[in-house]
Amino acid sequence: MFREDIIIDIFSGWRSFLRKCLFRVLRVGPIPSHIAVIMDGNRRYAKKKKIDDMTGYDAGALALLHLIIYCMELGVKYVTAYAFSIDNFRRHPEEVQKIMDLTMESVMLLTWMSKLRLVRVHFAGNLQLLSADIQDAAKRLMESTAGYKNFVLTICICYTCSDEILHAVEESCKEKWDDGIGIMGYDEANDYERLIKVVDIEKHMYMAIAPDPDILIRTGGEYRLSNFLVWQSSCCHLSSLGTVWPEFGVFHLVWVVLDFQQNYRYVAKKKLQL
Ligand SMILES: CC(C)=CCC/C(C)=C/CC/C(C)=C/COP(=O)(O)OP(=O)(O)O
Repeated sequence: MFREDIIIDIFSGWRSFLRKCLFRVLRVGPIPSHIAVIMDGNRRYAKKKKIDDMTGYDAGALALLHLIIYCMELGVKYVTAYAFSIDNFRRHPEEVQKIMDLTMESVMLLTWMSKLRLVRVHFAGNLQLLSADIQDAAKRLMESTAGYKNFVLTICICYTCSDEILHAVEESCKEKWDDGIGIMGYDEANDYERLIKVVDIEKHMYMAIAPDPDILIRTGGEYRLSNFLVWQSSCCHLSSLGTVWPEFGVFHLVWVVLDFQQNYRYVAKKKLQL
C-alpha cells in the first residue's frame, strides 16, 4: 500500500505551501522536541467507512506517514508511535499478520527514504518476538540510519513499558554482575545503599535513544496509557482526541501543539521543581 509517489505528493503542491505557512506561525511559540502517539481507532474508522478492518489499518499507517512528514516540517525532532503492544498478540491472527505486514512495508519504505539521509529509524520493544525476516530488515535499517541526526522515528513494536523496565533491570543487574559488583551493598555506617540507580535503568531502556516525550497524543477518545511510555511520561503534556487515528490530520496536530504552547510555562516550571 505504501508507494514512493505518496511521499513526493505530501511534500509538494499548494497544500504543502499552506501547511508551511501555518507552521511558520506556530514556530513563534515553543515547539515540542518529542511527540509520541497511541494510534487508536483504526477498526472504528473501518466500521464507520464500511470497509474491512485491514483497510482501516492501511489508512492508519498512511496517517502515521503524514504525521512524520508534518513533524519534520514543523521542526519536531523525535516522533514515537505505538504500533503493536505485546498484548496485541492476543488479537485475531489475521490482524496480527496485517500489522506485521505493514511493519515490513514500512521498513521497505523507510529504507527507500533513508537515501535522503534524513531519518534515523529505531524499533523499540522486544524484537525477538518478531519473525526472523522482520527482525533482520529492522536491524539492517536501524544500523544503516544510525548516523542520521536530523530526525528520529521510533516505532514501538512488541512493546509494553513493563517489559521495557524488566529488560532494563535485567541488563543493569547483568552489567553489575559482570563488573563483579553485587546488586545490594552496605556503606560503612551499615546504611542500605542501592547499587542499581535510576540512571542505570534509563541507560538500558529501549527508549534510551530519545528524550522523554513533550506531548503524548492518544486518539479514539480514550484516556489510558495502555502500558506505553509510562516511565517516560511523568512530565509530558497528555492529549486525548475524540477523532479516530486514520482521520488525524494537520489541523489536529496544530491544535495539540497550540494546547501544548498554552501550558508550556506551567509544565516547564513543574519540571524544574522535580
Ligand atoms: C509502521 C506501522 C507498523 C504502522 C502500523 C499501523 C497502525 C495504525 C497500527 C495501529 C495498531 C493498533 C493495534 C492500534 C489500535 O487501534 P484499533 O484498531 O485497535 O482501534 P479500535 O478497535 O479501538 O477502533
